[in-house]
Amino acid sequence: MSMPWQVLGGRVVARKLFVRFNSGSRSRWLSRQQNDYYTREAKVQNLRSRAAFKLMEIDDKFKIFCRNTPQRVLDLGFAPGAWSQVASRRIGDGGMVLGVDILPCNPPPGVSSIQANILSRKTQELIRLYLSKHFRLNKHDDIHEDHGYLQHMTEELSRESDCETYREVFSPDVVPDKVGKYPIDVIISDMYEPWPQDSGFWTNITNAAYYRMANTSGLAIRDHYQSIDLCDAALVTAIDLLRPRGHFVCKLYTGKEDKLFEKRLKKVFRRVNRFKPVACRDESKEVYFVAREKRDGVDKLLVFTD
Ligand SMILES: C[S@@+](CC[C@H](N)C(=O)[O-])C[C@H]1O[C@@H](n2cnc3c(N)ncnc32)[C@H](O)[C@@H]1O
Repeated sequence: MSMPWQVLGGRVVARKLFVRFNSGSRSRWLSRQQNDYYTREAKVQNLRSRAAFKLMEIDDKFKIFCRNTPQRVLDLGFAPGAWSQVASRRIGDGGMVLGVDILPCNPPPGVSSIQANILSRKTQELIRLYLSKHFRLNKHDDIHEDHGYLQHMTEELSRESDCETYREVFSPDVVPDKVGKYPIDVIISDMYEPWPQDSGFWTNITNAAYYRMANTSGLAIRDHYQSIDLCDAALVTAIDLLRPRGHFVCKLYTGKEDKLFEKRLKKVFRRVNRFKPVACRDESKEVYFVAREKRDGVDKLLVFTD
């Protein structure tokens, strides 16, 4: 018998709050995808999803990426990988793209990835560790061997009780400071909570990030607050890892707290714009914040104090 509640992200939530991604909504979604201009164009251009066109529009307008200077780009919530593809095509040859996603997903060629939860404080350290190991590498180098090592470490670190491993992996000797305090030039975040998996385990759908990536609950208020949490986590990552004068792009499902989030962004960046790319669906509540030129000496505590 179906229970009137379910556990999601450690919280018990009333089941009736969910519009489940059942076969009806899935077939509507599939038919909409098949008739969509950007979806077809994504296939033609060998891009992993139509989301690629949103980032292209953002970059065409705000010039986030730079071909002349090698950039390090961090793509938060990269799966299935269309934004990473765009970033990888638009940065200089010496640059690199590192994707982070909570779901398992093979990154596109030339992109590196970490499977981790951005809401965990360990993820930032994992990113630093990755960068320190690949300090001299660029996107054309072979990184598969180390990628396996990193996956292994992710598993190790996800065991909260394993403090010894944590200390050992992140002791200062292991993570030399050669990458500098602020190793990233651009952070892009298109994160939204993946659909909770409660069926389809036999179809290997756990790896099908494409099906689980962008299915909002249909409840604007719930989508908004989930989205604000992820945007704040992305902003904290930007405060900690993005270099001064670096750029930040972040998707938000709009709602009551938009203005507060924008205010926080303005404390961290000199120029902040709100932008809805043409490639967004009309009915979608999503909007993109494009924040440029990170300020020097940002104090995290002040940013999050109203
Ligand atoms: C809309 S999809 C991103 C699409 C991607 N930009 C592209 O172009 O292919 C949102 C992604 O955010 C990821 N995500 C959501 N919450 C996350 C978290 N806490 N940590 C890391 N990734 C997360 C999801 O797993 C999902 O793959």
